[in-house]
Amino acid sequence: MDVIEVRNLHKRYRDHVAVDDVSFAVASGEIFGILGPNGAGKTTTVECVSGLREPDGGSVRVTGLDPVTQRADLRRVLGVQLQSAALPDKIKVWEALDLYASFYPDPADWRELMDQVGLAAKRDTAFAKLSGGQRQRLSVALALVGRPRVAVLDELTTGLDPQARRDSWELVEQVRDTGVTIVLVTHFMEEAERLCDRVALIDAGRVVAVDSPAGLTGRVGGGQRVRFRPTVPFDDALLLALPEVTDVSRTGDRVVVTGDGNLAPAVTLALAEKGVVPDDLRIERATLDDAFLALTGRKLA
Ligand SMILES: Nc1ncnc2c1ncn2[C@@H]1O[C@H](COP(=O)(O)OP(=O)(O)OP(=O)(O)O)[C@@H](O)[C@H]1O
Repeated sequence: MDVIEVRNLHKRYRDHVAVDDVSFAVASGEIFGILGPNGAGKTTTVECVSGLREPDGGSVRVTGLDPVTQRADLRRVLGVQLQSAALPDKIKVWEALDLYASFYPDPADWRELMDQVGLAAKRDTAFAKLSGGQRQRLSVALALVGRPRVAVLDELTTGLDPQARRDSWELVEQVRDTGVTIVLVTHFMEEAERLCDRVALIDAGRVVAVDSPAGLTGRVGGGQRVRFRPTVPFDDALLLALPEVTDVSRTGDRVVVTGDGNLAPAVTLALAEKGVVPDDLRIERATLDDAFLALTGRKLA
């Protein structure tokens, strides 16, 4: 069942088109990523989904609700953590949670949420004294305090160090395991690869592709590369004859073989038959960045 349906969304700021034509559907229980470079229109898209901006064209439904005309109902099913959400400097962690809980008729137990996001020890700490990661975790807790069915998390891990980022990823997975559908806006391909069941690649206000991370990287021709140093010389034709291989190139004493399918086993077997040992063998797979480049001609970062 789809909990979010976005059809031909269009949004302008004066004469600047931020979202040109965006369509996607998010299924119940999935982590759905919206991935694209800066300025692609990701935030504007989720702001329209969250009822914070009114689309100029197209339609948005969240659990069947129109975010513009049914905003009050939407607040009961959708929680949102926005980029750089600011709280008053002096508000304590528990006070912020208690305040947000008071906005909802049937809020979650904020003490449990505070534990879940790992902020119990920071209960009495003022917002201004929290680290970047702690602020992000507080904002996730605030997005969840109304027991939403859908949580929108925008650039959750931007500005965090690698450890805090990994902790946030675990938190997102825990939230999904409680049955919440998650829309995750990001411009980090590792984050999308690691967390998302499906990803919409967005560029210049348009959806380039929607698929699983593996499905997206699988669209890149020659999606795998095998690099090695051969112990004895061999003829490229040996590998080019394999159905898995699309290209063989050499830089210095290294050979780079590009291809698909069971590339590495096919290459090593063919080499072994000729008595060639592939020293220092490395296998590289296409990333979402490669997929974005193949689909748009531009890099993500
Ligand atoms: N309030 C606004 N007024 C005018 N232009 C805006 C406004 N908000 C965003 N834009 C412009 O609309 C385009 C899309 O912005 P948006 O924030 O949706 O992109 P994004 O993909 O989320 O980028 P980022 O990752 O940098 O936030 C950008 O060109 C941006 O400069």
